[in-house]
Amino acid sequence: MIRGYTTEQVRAAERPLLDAGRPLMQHAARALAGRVAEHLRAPDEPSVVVLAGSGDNGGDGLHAAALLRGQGIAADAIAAADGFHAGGAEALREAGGTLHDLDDTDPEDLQSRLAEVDLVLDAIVGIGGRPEVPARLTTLLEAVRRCGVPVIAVDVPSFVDASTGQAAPGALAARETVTFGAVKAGLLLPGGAELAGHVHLVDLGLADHLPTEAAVLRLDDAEVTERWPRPERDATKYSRGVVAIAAGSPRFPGAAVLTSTGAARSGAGMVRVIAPQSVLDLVLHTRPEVVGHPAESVDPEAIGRLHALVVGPGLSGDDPRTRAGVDLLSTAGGEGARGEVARGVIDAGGLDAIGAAHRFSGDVVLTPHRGEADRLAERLGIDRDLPGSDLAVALAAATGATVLLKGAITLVAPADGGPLRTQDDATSQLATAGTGDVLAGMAGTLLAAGLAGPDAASLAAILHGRAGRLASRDGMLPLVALDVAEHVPEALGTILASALS
Ligand SMILES: NC(=O)C1=CN([C@@H]2O[C@H](COP(=O)(O)OP(=O)(O)OC[C@H]3O[C@@H](n4cnc5c(N)ncnc54)[C@H](O)[C@@H]3O)[C@@H](O)[C@H]2O)[C@@H](O)CC1
Ligand SMILES: Nc1ncnc2c1ncn2[C@@H]1O[C@H](COP(=O)(O)OP(=O)(O)O)[C@@H](O)[C@H]1O
Ligand SMILES: [K+]
Repeated sequence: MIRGYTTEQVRAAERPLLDAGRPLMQHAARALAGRVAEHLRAPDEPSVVVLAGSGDNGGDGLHAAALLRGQGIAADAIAAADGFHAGGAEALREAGGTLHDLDDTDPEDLQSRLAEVDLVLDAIVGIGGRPEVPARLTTLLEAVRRCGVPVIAVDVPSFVDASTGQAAPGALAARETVTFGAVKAGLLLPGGAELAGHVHLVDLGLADHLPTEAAVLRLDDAEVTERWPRPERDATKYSRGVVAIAAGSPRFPGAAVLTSTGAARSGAGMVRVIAPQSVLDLVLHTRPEVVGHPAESVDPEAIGRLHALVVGPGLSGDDPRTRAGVDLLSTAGGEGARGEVARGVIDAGGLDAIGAAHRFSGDVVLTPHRGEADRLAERLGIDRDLPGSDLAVALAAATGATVLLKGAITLVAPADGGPLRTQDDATSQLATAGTGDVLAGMAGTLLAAGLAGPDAASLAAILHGRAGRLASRDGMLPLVALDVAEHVPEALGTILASALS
């Protein structure tokens, strides 16, 4: 599990250490220099340029540059602010380095200097930074981008809000972010996460001073290994969990195949599909293990035992199955709301059937992409222009459900106000029709097995992303939605095997 903390939480945790006179900056700079030296192992005469701001982030960069010079690495700096960190600048000068003034540097000289260096250290602003690039720095940042030199971000990529991830247009993308004391929440959230590259955490001894509850969480292999359901020795298909799927229509029959395959491949004890006979014929042709229930004559008794219901893929918002399914999952509101099935997934057309009167439990997972989330927000009177992380949290609070907001980074907002989860396991090859249906089926199986809403949503997102990566050879090759479902067992096997070795 990776825990992400806000700027406020990090500053509060640093305070007692600073008050006790702990030299945190020296410690940070030493670790940073060490990490930079590792990146520079190959070149003969390595050289580094530090873009140094006026605050402590600049101080970290300048001190690291001084230490690098001590190791025979040509490190110099450009003052990317009106002032500079006095202690850092002095250390660099004493080590024989130069702090260039940006205003005195000819743009062409700058470009040719940057073209010669092996690495740029982005130490303009850290956790004190606002997400806007000052006009006088745009040429500098553009020049760095143009010459393609790798960037290491110091603490956070400059001009990214370390708490929210909000990033200024024009902020530099890093190959790696060397972050101090604690992972900043903004490095795990959309915006910051795309710019941070690999996040390398430097331990500054803050652990005892950080709050017990982080702002955001990222679950990883350890949580998958611990929480992914495995059948007991005396398991039956019923004890593993029966997932019922109301999906697929004459217009979108394939959605039922994709959802049921996602569910079956994730280890459901039984998958039931409720759909028109023509859709069932297609499903049973590809997935003979599915138990079909014709929607034309659906009899609740005949459906028998079910532990979770997935409603919506390939359905319109006003399909009778959609309305009945959403009402069944709702504990309040909706016509005939019975709340008999307290767990399940509402996806696609199902989301369009949710109104202000509906209320769900946290074991109901809503799985909107951004467009669906915006429409739902509008109906519930929530500002649709909120950043994704705030929107997911607001939707969870308004509906009582767990909200899984799909995208390049998938966010999972628990309804109880617990930390937002942010999963970054996917590949953009997943941006293809039908992959969301597979995800809905996967989450349905995990709910049917008894996982709580937030865990079912997070684990489904992780495995969906990993299966997509396997199916596309780490994003190199195109995939189709069914490939994702078919690769779930192998993706899970890889995670479990590495945990056991
Ligand atoms: N506080 C601590 O204990 C430690 C802090 N460290 C470093 O200190 C950093 C925080 O330092 P500071 O608090 O001095 O803040 P920063 O160095 O992040 O930024 C400070 C300055 O940048 C200016 N600024 C902010 N946004 C700007 C923008 N968009 N355009 C132009 N100027 C902008 C601010 O007005 C301020 O003067 C951390 O990120 C980390 O790198 C480390 O040395 C480790 C220990
Ligand atoms: N650029 C991207 N990078 C990583 N994953 C993505 C990207 N775009 C989409 N995805 C993932 O692909 C899936 C798409 O789901 P969705 O939009 O519901 O598609 P559909 O409705 O066609 O099934 C989601 O799991 C989403 O997180
Ligand atoms: K920085």
